[in-house]
Amino acid sequence: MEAVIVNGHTVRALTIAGSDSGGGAGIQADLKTMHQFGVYGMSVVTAVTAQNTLGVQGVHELDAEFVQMQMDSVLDDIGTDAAKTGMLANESIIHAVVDGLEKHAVPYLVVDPVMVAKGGAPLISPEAIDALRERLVPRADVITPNIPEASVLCGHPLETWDEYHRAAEQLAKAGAQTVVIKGGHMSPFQSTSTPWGRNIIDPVSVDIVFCNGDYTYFLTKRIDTRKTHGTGCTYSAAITSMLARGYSVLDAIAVAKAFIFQAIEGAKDWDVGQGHGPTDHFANVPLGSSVEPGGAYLCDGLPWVRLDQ
Ligand SMILES: Nc1ncnc2c1ncn2[C@@H]1O[C@H](COP(=O)(O)OP(=O)(O)OP(=O)(O)O)[C@@H](O)[C@H]1O
Ligand SMILES: Cc1ncc(CO)c(N)n1
Repeated sequence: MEAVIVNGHTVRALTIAGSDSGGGAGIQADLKTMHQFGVYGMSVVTAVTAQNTLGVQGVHELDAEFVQMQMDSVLDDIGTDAAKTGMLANESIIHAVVDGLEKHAVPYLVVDPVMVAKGGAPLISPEAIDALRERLVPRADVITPNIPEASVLCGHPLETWDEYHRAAEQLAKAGAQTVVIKGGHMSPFQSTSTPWGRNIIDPVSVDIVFCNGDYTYFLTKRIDTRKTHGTGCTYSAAITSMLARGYSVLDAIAVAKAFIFQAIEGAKDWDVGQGHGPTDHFANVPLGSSVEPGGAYLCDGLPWVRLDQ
């Protein structure tokens, strides 16, 4: 992939996240994804984890002042067309990041409210959740919680389609422009009877997108694999890259959905590590056709197939 140039400028994207020594999630997944999308990737590291596909063996959080210094270094000089946040570790880092975002005008912000790693290790302190909700959610152009993260942010468990929809509306009311409730943790049972009026027999992975008062749905076949380490990081980095390239929010999410599907599919037979293996960041970037708000789209491959008509 060559560097994408838009209006004579090299497209840039910034990730503010934790380092995953195993290379499948965090900063490493984000930079690999941005590269694959032809976007010049930069990083502000919040924490360093000793991590592999089996779990998180250790976490070293950086000082909030040093996080702020990295943001100033990158944004005073290079600037960015879009940014994303991932693991933010603690309350003082969240405040430093939001202060930095307010100081430097960042055109788009994607917030992946990372809370726990696949193996269950916490990646944020419980005291930091309020700061996440009160300071970062209102600044998000796009927020991408999985089901457990959306439950924590909304303060109650989420199990039904109706509850997923109400949660998206609650986060939008809290100030997020677009809310993506990711389907990786939904049970296949809930995918059999759908809000767009068609039943699905095979298990699918559905992402619910609430944007400007409309619900749009993106889905793919659910892949039977435990190699899903860093799926959320990869997906939000793909959305960030597409926004940096100038695509609309819905088009960006559709392409990211197709990319993460191919990335999970592509690494199904990899032998990287003994636990939750990483996804294939070498996957194809399927630049798709335009998406209309309110539709339900199958993003397994090009062109997207509209399912609600
Ligand atoms: N088995 C699967 N098959 C197809 N798509 C999947 C599968 N698992 C997750 N996805 C998709 O991957 C994307 C990330 O969702 P997921 O809910 O797994 O994020 P996450 O829990 O935040 O990931 P992580 O914590 O590992 O970074 C979503 O688009 C989701 O629908
Ligand atoms: C550093 C880091 N960020 C995010 C995740 C979530 O996948 C992880 N496992 N590690």
